[in-house]
Amino acid sequence: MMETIKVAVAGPRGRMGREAVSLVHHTEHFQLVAVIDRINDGKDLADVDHFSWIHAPIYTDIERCFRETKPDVLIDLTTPEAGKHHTEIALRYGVRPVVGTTGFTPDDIERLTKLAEEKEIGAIIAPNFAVGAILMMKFAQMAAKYFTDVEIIELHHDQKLDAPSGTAVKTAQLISAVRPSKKQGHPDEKETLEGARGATYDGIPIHSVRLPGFVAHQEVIFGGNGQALTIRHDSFHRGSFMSGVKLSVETVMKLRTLVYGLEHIIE
Ligand SMILES: NC(=O)c1ccc[n+]([C@@H]2O[C@H](COP(=O)([O-])OP(=O)(O)OC[C@H]3O[C@@H](n4cnc5c(N)ncnc54)[C@H](O)[C@@H]3O)[C@@H](O)[C@H]2O)c1
Ligand SMILES: O=C(O)C1=N[C@H](C(=O)O)CCC1
Repeated sequence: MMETIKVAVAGPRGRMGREAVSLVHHTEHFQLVAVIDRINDGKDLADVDHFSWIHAPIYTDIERCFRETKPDVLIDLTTPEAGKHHTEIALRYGVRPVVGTTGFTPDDIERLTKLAEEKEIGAIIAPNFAVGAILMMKFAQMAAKYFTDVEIIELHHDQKLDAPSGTAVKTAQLISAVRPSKKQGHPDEKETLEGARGATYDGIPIHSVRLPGFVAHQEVIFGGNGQALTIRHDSFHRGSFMSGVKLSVETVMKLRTLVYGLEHIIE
């Protein structure tokens, strides 16, 4: 029998948080010991809309939550500011963070990696939990060895706070690790409308689309001599992320360092 993993979820009323609460509740070897929210301190989750059948104490103070409920793992699905704060507190309290929240900078990742190392505790920061998105990123990295010119178009719902998406940044990082830095396009090109060529990461243009009706989508487009290769992934609903969240909670229990990106876990 698998040992029970005690889990706290931060951001339980959010689009992803609701799915994660349900996942933890329905997974036999997971136990939902608490949720961390901005409101409803001291209430039972079952008294909050959407959760009539799931019981867990609600805390607005993360440190009190950790002291009183002693979770093994924190799943964070909040905002960039809250996510960074929660991750740091979790590491300091010996609670393993599984972070889906995006908007972390390379400096944030470096600082948290050092803290995890210092505390000798596992942590996972995953810009995307969907297995198809991980494959898209891996395929893009493979393709970048053969096609050095590439642009990324990411498309998300219009309630998303951060741009570019964490997935787009991660994809650009994976590509830039295997191709020499270069400036793409014409050396003399000029934007007649600012932003027309998108943001750039190590010379790779990233374009962000925000529209109602979308969930999470990305195209990585490579151009070569007389040919193009497009690698596309679509998440049509947030259930697509949950097998990655489950795997991350199980895996983080065995880690002693911070892992940034599920591509290091899904071999
Ligand atoms: N890694 C992935 O696969 C993946 C997939 C989808 C979304 N995301 C990311 O997850 C995050 C959440 O996305 P969402 O669509 O669920 O957003 P959302 O706005 O629906 O939910 C965020 C929730 O966090 C809560 N929150 C904000 N500050 C808080 C705090 N200090 N303490 C506790 N709760 C707090 C908000 O009240 C809200 O309910 C975003 O950063 C998004 O980019 C990641
Ligand atoms: O809905 C979001 O917000 C998503 N954010 C992640 C990102 O920024 O890459 C992953 C997909 C959904």
